Amino acid sequence: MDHVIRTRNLTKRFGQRTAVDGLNLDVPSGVVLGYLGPNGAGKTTTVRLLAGLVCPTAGSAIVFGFDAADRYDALQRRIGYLPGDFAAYPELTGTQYLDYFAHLYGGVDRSRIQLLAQRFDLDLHVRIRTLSRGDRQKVGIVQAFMHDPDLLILDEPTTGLDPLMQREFHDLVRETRNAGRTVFLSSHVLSEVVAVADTVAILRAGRLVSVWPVQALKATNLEAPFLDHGDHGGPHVPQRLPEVAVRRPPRPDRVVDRDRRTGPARVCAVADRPRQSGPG
Ligand SMILES: Nc1ncnc2c1ncn2[C@@H]1O[C@H](COP(=O)(O)OP(=O)(O)OP(=O)(O)O)[C@@H](O)[C@H]1O
Repeated sequence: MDHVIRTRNLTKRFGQRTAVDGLNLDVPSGVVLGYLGPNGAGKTTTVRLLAGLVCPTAGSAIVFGFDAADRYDALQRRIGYLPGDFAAYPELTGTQYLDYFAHLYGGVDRSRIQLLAQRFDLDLHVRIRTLSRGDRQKVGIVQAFMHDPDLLILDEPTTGLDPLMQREFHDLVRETRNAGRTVFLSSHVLSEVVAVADTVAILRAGRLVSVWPVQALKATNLEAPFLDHGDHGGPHVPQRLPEVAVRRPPRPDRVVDRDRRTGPARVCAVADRPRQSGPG
């Protein structure tokens, strides 16, 4: 099967804290993968590893056959990335900001930008600092989708959007998938993931708990939130459901352990990039 994303033993530590712990995950092309987990589970860190914005401590994230940490430049045009804390340049208008990124992408069809803006009822002629939080998020959404990338990596994409705009966004994700693109969407909201995803990967404390076809989740008729907000935190996995596609740890001979190869002080092509690059 053609996999857009392959992670092997993907691990990111910040000092003593392990944010992502030995992640083995394959995402085939043309699917929406919902990446579900409670606060602090490691979703944003995974997203940033996949986008090539941080360097793994161990293991690898392979995207379109390239190591995401080493080949950021090769992947940039093919990926649409929406960070969880999208912060655009406040003194620029939406048009100026998007033009800058269009230039980085090697050119973008302006009519597509206009269509996306209209769709989300977004005025691109005003300075970003004057926009509401939700409207700023829409600028981020347009930026992620405007170059029609093969892979969308979206971190909590509906943050700040009202219900109408959330629905519009979900429609856009479905259309994107139907056009053969792949979407990696992180969320802590079960209903959102169920609404748009084909497959749900559940993360807890940096570890992949399980991977489910969304139909299996729907079939359980789980009305209550899937995420358990109890003392032990983290998503509760209903054991009676069949677990699918959980990868076994890869065979040692098939994994390049970068830390073993280059030592703990591995230098990758990106020295943990800033959260948002842009003009200035
Ligand atoms: N730059 C950093 N330095 C130190 N610790 C970090 C850093 N980034 C993340 N962490 C830690 O890694 C863990 C995972 O954080 P991460 O932001 O990936 O989780 P998350 O699932 O996206 O959470 P949320 O839903 O709250 O955004 C947390 O314990 C967090 O404190």
